Amino acid sequence: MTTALRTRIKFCGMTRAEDVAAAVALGVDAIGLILVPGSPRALSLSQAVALRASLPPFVASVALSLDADPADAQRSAATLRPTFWQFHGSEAPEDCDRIGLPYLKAVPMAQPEDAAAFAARYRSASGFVLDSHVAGGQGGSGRRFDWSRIPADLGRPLVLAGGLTPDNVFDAVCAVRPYAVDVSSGIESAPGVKDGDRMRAFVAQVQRADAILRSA
Ligand SMILES: O=C(O)c1ccccc1N[C@@H]1O[C@H](COP(=O)(O)O)[C@@H](O)[C@H]1O
Repeated sequence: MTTALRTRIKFCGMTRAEDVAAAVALGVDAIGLILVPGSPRALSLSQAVALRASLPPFVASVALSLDADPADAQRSAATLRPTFWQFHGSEAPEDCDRIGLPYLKAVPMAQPEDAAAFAARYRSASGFVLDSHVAGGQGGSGRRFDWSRIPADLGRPLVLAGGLTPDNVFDAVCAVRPYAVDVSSGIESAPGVKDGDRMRAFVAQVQRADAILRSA
């Protein structure tokens, strides 16, 4: 796979219009909208629609569900029309296909599963979000996993998630060289409330890593 000249950035778990505007101003590539009941970052469908509608062109929206009823997820997708759907649970590949949108599949890295075999099951996924959760467990935990367990090439874009912060994302990008990084709790001042300084610092650290990798 070709090495990208810059690492894409997704800010997940957006709940407030002002945080979305700040993320857009910082140049992030995507925002995540969580449709998982019980998450401190959960949105109603109408709240998600409003945040998605506030995005300018060329900033992607990613709606996230976890073991939702497939028919419910399809209805939500038809209303929300995000750029991507992210399946964060134990959804079967056939149910992911039924969403009718390009999708990302989260890979639970908390357990010793062969991530490459997992990737082979989800042949139509646009990319894989490697997170620190157990299968069927929630993300947004702020926990890291052992990056040395990441396979060399999953054959599709790798999105690194799980416990990323402004303090460790430089090392993460240099060590893993992911296609994208995905962060939720690491840029918050409280669950669901993004922090402007932490968002800015996170982007700056990714850009610093990219500049070093480009010059190497
Ligand atoms: O953020 C959540 O509340 C959440 C709930 C249910 C499933 C996934 C969730 N978030 C995803 O988990 C990763 C990692 O989060 P963190 O950076 O460790 O806090 C995040 O990028 C979301 O994609």
